[in-house]
Amino acid sequence: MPPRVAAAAPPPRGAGPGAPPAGAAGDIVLIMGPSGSGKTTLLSMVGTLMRPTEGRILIDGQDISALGSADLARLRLRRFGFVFQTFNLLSALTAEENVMLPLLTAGVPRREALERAREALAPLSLGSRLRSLPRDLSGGEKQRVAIARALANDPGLLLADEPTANLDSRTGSEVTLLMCQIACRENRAVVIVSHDPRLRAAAKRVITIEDGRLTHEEEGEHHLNCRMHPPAHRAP
Ligand SMILES: Nc1ncnc2c1ncn2[C@@H]1O[C@H](COP(=O)(O)OP(=O)(O)OP(=O)(O)O)[C@@H](O)[C@H]1O
Repeated sequence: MPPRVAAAAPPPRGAGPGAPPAGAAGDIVLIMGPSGSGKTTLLSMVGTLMRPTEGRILIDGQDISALGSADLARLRLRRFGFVFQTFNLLSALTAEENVMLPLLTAGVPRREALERAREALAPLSLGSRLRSLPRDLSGGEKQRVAIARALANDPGLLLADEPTANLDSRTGSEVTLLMCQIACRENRAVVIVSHDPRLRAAAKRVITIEDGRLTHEEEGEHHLNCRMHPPAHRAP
């Protein structure tokens, strides 16, 4: 059985009991809402970067609010991948070194980390850009390096904050398809915060929040053609 990683967001103020799960393996949940509505805050709480003042975050049914900082850091490193609007690559490091970083932090030996970084970059069409610095990469290439870095530790849950916001429309569509493949083919849970309506095509569910409250929930369009390939069985 592939691992099921499900995160239940704390009910934003006023959302009522039993807030919906934020994501399950193989699905994309899209969180939309106007600027300042609390999307990034919610994503940061699901990713354990912030602690909720009320409500709970459940990962595989476990309430993580009781965990200490060291356990949360381990959880983040082993189970979560993060993708940001501004890519957040280290400018002095090459593409492969950026991807190696979380592996080295997790204690993977350098040689193996390099091998795994290259394996993560190759399928994202970055095999020829391994030694490039971020300044020599296009926006789409930078975002793909950031996605490879987020996936390097084989996380069950990918959290992405406006992953298409700094990209032109063609590159944004490529990243949308990539997100879809990461969920469907690699069987990961993906939670995306975005203003970008194109991401609806990849989402299983769309949650709208306003002023820190969940105001609407609907099925996503979920019609991108990423189910053509059978999902990979990831190691638990
Ligand atoms: N549930 C909440 N209750 C009270 N305040 C909140 C809540 N959620 C977020 N906030 C506050 O609202 C402000 C804006 O939140 P946030 O940056 O998460 O919004 P956003 O929707 O991601 O905005 P943008 O689209 O502009 O990035 C922050 O100061 C945050 O602390």
